[in-house]
Amino acid sequence: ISDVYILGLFPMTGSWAGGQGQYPAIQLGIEHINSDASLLSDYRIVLKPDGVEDADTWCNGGRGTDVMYRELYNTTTTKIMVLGAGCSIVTEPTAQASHLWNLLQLSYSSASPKLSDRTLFKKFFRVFPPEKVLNAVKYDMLKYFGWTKVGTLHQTVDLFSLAMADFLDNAEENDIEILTSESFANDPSVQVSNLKKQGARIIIGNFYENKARQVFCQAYKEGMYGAKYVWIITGWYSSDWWKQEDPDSPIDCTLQEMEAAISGYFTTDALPLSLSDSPGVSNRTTAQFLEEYTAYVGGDPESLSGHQEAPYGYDSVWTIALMLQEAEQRLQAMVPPQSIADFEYDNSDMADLFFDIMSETNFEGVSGPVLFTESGDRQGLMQVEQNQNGSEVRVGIYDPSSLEVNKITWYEHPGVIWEGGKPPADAEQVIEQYQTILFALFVAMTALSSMGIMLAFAFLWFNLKYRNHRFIKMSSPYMNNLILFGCQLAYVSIILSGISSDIVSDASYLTIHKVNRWVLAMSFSLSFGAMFSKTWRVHKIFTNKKLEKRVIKDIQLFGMVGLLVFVDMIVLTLWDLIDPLKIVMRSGPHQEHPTDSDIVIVPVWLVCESINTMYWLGALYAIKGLLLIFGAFLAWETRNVTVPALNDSKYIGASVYNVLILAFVGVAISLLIQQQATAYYALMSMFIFFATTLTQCMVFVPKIKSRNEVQPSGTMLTATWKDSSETQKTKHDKERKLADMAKEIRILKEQLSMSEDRVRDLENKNQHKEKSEDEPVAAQVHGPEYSKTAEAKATRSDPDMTPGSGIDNADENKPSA
Ligand SMILES: NCCCC(=O)O
Repeated sequence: ISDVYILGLFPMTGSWAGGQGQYPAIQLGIEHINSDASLLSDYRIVLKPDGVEDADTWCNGGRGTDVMYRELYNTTTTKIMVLGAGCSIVTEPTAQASHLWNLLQLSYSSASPKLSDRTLFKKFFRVFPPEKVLNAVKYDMLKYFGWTKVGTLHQTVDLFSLAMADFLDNAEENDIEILTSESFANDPSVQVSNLKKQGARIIIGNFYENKARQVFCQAYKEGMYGAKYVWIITGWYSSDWWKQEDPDSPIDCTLQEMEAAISGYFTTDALPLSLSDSPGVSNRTTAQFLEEYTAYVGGDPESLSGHQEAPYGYDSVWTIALMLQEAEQRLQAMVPPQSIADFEYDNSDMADLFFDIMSETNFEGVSGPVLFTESGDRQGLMQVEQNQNGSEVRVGIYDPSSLEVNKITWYEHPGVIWEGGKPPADAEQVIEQYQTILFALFVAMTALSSMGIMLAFAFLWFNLKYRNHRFIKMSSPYMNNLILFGCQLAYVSIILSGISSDIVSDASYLTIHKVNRWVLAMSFSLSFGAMFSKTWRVHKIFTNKKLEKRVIKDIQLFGMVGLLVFVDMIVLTLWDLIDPLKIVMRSGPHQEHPTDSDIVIVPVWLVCESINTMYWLGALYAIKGLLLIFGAFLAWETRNVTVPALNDSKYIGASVYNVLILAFVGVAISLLIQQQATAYYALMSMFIFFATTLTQCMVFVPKIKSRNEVQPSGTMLTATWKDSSETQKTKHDKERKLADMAKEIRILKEQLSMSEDRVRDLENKNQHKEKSEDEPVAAQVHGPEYSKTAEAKATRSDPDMTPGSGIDNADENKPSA
């Protein structure tokens, strides 16, 4: 009996340690063959290298190649075939080289689609189907459950990349939409997150089991498990793969977290067992083989990685034996007769013979019918399994030869278990919830704004009616009118912003929005421009320390306001011409449906914006901000002017403060609630309403209250300017002088009152006398001198009565202090 040496390569450790389950199955097969008198009776098959440790490839290409080269170069025994490897990343480099020694190579489990390339792997066969044939199973599965949208995730090694490329290539013709296709080399965390971001719920995964642990740990962290998610992964991992550890691919999830994450996943895989009850070529049924295998490994194959594929290992060694048996017969029939024992590494004829015979392989193995395609791939049945309570349970069989449209036969017992009671939807059903302004709020704000407009009209009426009253006259009535007009525009803007996109056409909505921008900008420039220009005039007069005559006419103030309006017009016109507004649909963060986990609600709303809205708004805000700062400065500077009718500074200061606070708070809060149209409108419109109403009330209410107060001329004369650099002493002096003056005023008032009483008495008497004598009296009583003095007094006590001059005349009476 001669020994026939087979070079075996086994992954006992590493990314996939399937050699643990395969090695004993192959040893068992060799024992059965060597003890079978009808098979290779003159030979004994011997597996090399001796001992599984030396045969361990670590599932690593470099190590696997080293194992093979050591056996080929450093030993005296001639190997007749290579059996293996298990991991495709080892099989690929070794099968690319082994044919150079005229060696056939047969893998018991490698699945890389790349190995189907005959030009690279000239003498390679495998009893395990390539990973990409499982894509057909996946398509049928997706169709069966009505899933048309999937995300994919794969590790970037040929085994998975090529299988996934094939899946993606054929997705469209199978009516599958790929939401996203992610790949990773080492850490899959980012890619898992991306799957979630893209809304993938049905995920096709292709990766080794050490990476699978990282994937599912991240899936747990992302919440991508449970009733809403379905993972369809590779089916040849070891049992309880999620419980194992790999220092090279660590995870930071607890076992409980991993169990939650992996619950319910599906696998697709080659069916590793024959469905036939009849004994195959080995004279054993599959059940008998499994029994013997279990006994051979000591009773617990479950603990061995790759144990599910043991039938492939067993059948692979039978494939070699049957091929050698046939080859021996053909070689013996040659002239002169040859033998497989004559094989040398340079014997290409014998290698070709082996190749031809191997290509014709066709027998019933314990893993089902064994036959190869032209590219050396195994054909056979496939299965779908589901992880149910921690165990992979077969739930369907795929038969490629079936004539049915859907070639999967689904088991009823055990059937598929759905955590949510039904297959989840393949994507969130997105319901767009249009954010519109509550009509009742719009009506309420329109009513409030109308009241504001009416109030402005009331102030306007007051302003016109009392325009010749010195208290109003001194406060620049024309500027007051502008303030009121600005406030009215602000109220109009509240109404315009409340016109929601659901009550007008898109075109009208855009137009209203464009107009509203102008209205709001003008409202600000008119009201605050007018207020600040008035204050500027007061500031000019009272900072005039040389006490020279200073004439600032209303027309100059109009000019200032006009300049502000002109700047607004330039910015807004350029904006409209260069970067016109468009309607854009915005959406907010997804919200869960209260009752259906497959539905998400997305708030959407329309906004009018242009490409550079931020810059245009920034320009307008900068202009308005500067105006406010300037106004605040003027109000501060004129805070000590003590002519109430002349100076609104404390009210203007309050208005600026009020507007600034409301604007800052309003903008900050509005950014948070922008997607809630009603809340946003309520907040913004209330802020504008309050700012506007407070402003106009602060400017006009004091005037209304003071309209009946008659100010003595002394008030005018005692208007003071307090320089901030005054010393305390000067301040006290002035206060004392002011007190003295106040006393003097009181005395003068009393004298005036007495004089007026006397005049009235005399007039009464005079009237009485005229009636009786019909003669002029006044001149006789007071004389021409008195009349002139009274006239002069009237003019002095009310110096601004000359229409249009306002402050000009007041200015003739220089500040006395
Ligand atoms: N059946 C396990 C496949 C492993 C691999 O091809 O690397």
